[in-house]
Amino acid sequence: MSLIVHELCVSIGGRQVVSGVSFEVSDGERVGIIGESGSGKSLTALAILGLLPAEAEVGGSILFNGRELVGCSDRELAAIRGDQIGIVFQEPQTALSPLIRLGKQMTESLRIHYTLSRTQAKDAAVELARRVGLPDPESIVRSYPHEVSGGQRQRAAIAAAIAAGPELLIADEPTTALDVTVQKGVLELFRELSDETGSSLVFITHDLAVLKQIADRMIVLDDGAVVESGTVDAVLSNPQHPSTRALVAAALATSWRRPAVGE
Ligand SMILES: Nc1ncnc2c1ncn2[C@@H]1O[C@H](COP(=O)(O)OP(=O)(O)OP(=O)(O)O)[C@@H](O)[C@H]1O
Repeated sequence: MSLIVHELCVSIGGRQVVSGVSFEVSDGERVGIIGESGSGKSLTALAILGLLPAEAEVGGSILFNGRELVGCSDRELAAIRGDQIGIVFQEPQTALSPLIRLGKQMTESLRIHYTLSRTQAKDAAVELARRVGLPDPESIVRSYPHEVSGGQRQRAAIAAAIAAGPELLIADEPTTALDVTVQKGVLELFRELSDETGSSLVFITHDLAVLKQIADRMIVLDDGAVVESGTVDAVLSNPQHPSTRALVAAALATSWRRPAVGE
């Protein structure tokens, strides 16, 4: 797997919101994209996935396994999504249909790309549920999204994203809607899955504590541009740009506990 984003620009309504973003992701690598709200993280991900709003204008290049994605037709991009590039969004509630059983949704991309009998599809759903750590896989695949917890819904959405064995998974704030303990388990799941399958991960977050748990390398976006990048250790041991320093300060403030009176 190789992803080379070069001088990516996105304009919407005449306003440039992503300005010359360049980065690379190689085989098995986990890259975190971090930045303040509005810095262009989601639009960068959506550009790779070919899911930008219709009115967006895109410039630059996105090479996925040597193939140029900028300018590909919607049909070509739809074929790549799900099969070669998996997606996990922040809110599983919106990614999952409320009226379809989890097992069927988890195996959707498999059923699009392969011909499966009813029994094969059911077995695949149970196996996927097991892989993403859902409890009681045999019965949970028959549940509807509202019948399970938020963390379990996100695990089901991750199962759906990995079902067809994509080489690259793009996750946009996938743990932001979850509480901290559930968040930890879901982050561990992302690590396990990429270790097991060797797939690469682009992980978008505004939270440095989350990024540190998941990424090998990081890219800091500010106002639509990359302002700093490198291994997580290198960037965080010597943050250069004011945006990176602000993220480090925010993470420190969150982890700092004011002593209770009398302590
Ligand atoms: N559909 C749209 N139409 C017009 N402007 C948009 C649209 N989507 C995003 N933008 C603008 O583009 C900029 C970058 O947005 P983007 O969603 O990529 O930021 P982000 O870093 O992902 O922020 P957040 O963490 O809040 O999701 C923002 O200024 C946003 O207002």
